[in-house]
Amino acid sequence: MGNFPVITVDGPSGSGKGTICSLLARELGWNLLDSGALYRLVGLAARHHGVVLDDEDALVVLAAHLDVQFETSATQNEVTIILEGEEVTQTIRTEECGADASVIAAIGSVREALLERQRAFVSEPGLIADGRDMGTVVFPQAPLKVYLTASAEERANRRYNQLINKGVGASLQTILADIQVRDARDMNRAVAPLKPADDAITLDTTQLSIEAVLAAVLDQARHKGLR
Ligand SMILES: Nc1ncnc2c1ncn2[C@@H]1O[C@H](COP(=O)(O)OP(=O)(O)OP(=O)(O)O)[C@@H](O)[C@H]1O
Ligand SMILES: Nc1ccn([C@H]2C[C@H](O)[C@@H](COP(=O)(O)O)O2)c(=O)n1
Repeated sequence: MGNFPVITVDGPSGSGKGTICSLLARELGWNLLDSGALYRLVGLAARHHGVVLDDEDALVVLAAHLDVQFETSATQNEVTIILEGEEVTQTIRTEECGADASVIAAIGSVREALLERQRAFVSEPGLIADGRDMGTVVFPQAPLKVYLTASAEERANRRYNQLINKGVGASLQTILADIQVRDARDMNRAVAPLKPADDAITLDTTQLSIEAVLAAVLDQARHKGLR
């Protein structure tokens, strides 16, 4: 691991991690790791190769040899994801891919296979790491650890609005039920369960705007001498 600072941002689905991490990366001029994308990509690769989600050995092989490129635009505003030569940036964002990722992520050997790949994202001048176990497992030495949360109802509303804005039909009730299933799986698995690191600062974003969350995290970064 390079000797550059890492800010970890963990939390449940829809708590705003991706939004805040990309704003933080832009504001600080740091690199970005979207670790959830890696689990989503293993799921998509499994579908492409006809691997079922309980075939642990085959999933580990896919995770260890994942042929993926993250191409960042010059302005760092957009990341294009290429899996085995195919652009999959939007494909991996479906609820189906998220659910597959959550199932795969409960397998310890798959997590192990992705560990060094995640740590290799650390580079100058620093890394913003978005996920579920960034502060607890992948970057336990990070100088700033943030845990974002929000009520399941608020997170479901956010996801619903996101889908409606994309022109995708959605049911709020189904989204809320999916979020609750995903929370339970991510928080209760035996390996690297979703939880705040002991030294994380927790922000409940239920009633906070994106701007307020960003300002609070930047304030913590300043406090730690990271900007
Ligand atoms: N504080 C906030 N207030 C209102 N809406 C928000 C807030 N934070 C994020 N959002 C919106 O909620 C939606 C989900 O946010 P985002 O994708 O960042 O969550 P996430 O934690 O990364 O979810 P996942 O883990 O499933 O990828 C987005 O449409 C985003 O604009
Ligand atoms: N560090 C991580 C990142 C993600 N996961 C799992 C759990 C999530 O439900 C799923 C998809 O993540 P998202 O893209 O929605 O952030 O991947 C994990 O276990 N550990």
